[in-house]
Amino acid sequence: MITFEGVTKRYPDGTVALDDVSLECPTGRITVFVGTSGGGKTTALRTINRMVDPTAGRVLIDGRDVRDRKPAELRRGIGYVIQHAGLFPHRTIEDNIATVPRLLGKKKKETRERAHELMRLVGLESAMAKRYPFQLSGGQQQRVGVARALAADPPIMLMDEPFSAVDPVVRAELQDEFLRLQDELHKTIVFVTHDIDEAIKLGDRIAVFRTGGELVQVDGPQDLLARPADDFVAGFIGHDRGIRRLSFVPAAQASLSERGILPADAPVERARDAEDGWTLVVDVGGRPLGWAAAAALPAEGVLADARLAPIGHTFSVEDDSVRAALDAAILSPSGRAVAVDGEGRVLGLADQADLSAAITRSGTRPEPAPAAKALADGDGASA
Ligand SMILES: Nc1ncnc2c1ncn2[C@@H]1O[C@H](COP(=O)(O)OP(=O)(O)OP(=O)(O)O)[C@@H](O)[C@H]1O
Repeated sequence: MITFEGVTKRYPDGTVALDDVSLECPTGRITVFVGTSGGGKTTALRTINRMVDPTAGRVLIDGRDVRDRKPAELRRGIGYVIQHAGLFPHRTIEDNIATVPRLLGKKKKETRERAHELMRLVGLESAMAKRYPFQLSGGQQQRVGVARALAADPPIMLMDEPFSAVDPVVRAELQDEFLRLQDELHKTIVFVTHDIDEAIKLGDRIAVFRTGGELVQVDGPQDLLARPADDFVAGFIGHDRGIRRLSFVPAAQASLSERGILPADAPVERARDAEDGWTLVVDVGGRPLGWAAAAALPAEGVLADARLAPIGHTFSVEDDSVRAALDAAILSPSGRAVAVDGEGRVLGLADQADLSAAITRSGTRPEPAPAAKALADGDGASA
């Protein structure tokens, strides 16, 4: 556990970068520092490895004040990843990754093997080991940065905007792989970003900082979205926080209908009177083939002969959220989302009303205000 106790940092020019910050970053979890530019996130991060010493207050790791430890010894147990990876340009990828183990006196053969193992872990091909950083893409360089920080197997990782310098697609990939890696490694991670989406996706806990070094709120992502502490946090999260919260409602909450699904060998007649004009056609294995429009069916034959509209994307009942299901429903020609199992077989269909009911059941929708509730319950007239 990393503990901030009343930490203040005032620079000699009078700038207050951190103002009496108290906070806990639990062991084995990801704590994200997010907030406005100049809010003190980087300063807070750097007090952990003593790149910055506080003016007042203390930072403790597992109960021990970091100032009681020599910076070099302290940093051996703390990996550090920064934007643009910060790689040594004249060293190969392998040598970059092996930097800290070599400093610790490990043998060349051992560090080389470890470097290759780490490259595999972060999704880099071994063939890249002999390249130099300029011969890698931005996303690959960030992976090397993560591998280098992991090289000495530190229990703590500090990550300062590590994925900010890459395009959105690569960034999403790096985030997914980072989460997969953390599932395996269980490091204590402090992660700085100015991107609230990244914070919500990655953080077990999110600490929101405001200019002037004020810590405004610390909460889990769901609580942050449900109960922003004040207008600043609400504004920072954005007006679409309702939609974002649906990412935390499992799609398994939605009830599914089996109506409107027919096999490809069914006669077209059976789809002619489809309730809303659409029938989902599935193959013999139960996998979706496409949507048949009642208005555009051939005069005779089986559904396999009909021209089918594409499915778009399906949603997985096991892994997806109601947000993904809603997205699939909105993009589906029939307005219904196709639910599949782990093998891609159709389990049923969910329309927007089914998903709306799931949202209500999940408790994500706020309770109506008391007056509105009385009316909804039919008590309004007697009140
Ligand atoms: N060495 C320094 N001397 C004076 N002021 C500094 C110094 N380092 C940082 N600051 C100031 O401290 C405040 C907090 O900076 P910090 O870098 O921690 O913010 P941040 O939240 O990480 O910002 P950003 O998202 O823009 O990186 C800013 O006003 C910054 O200008």
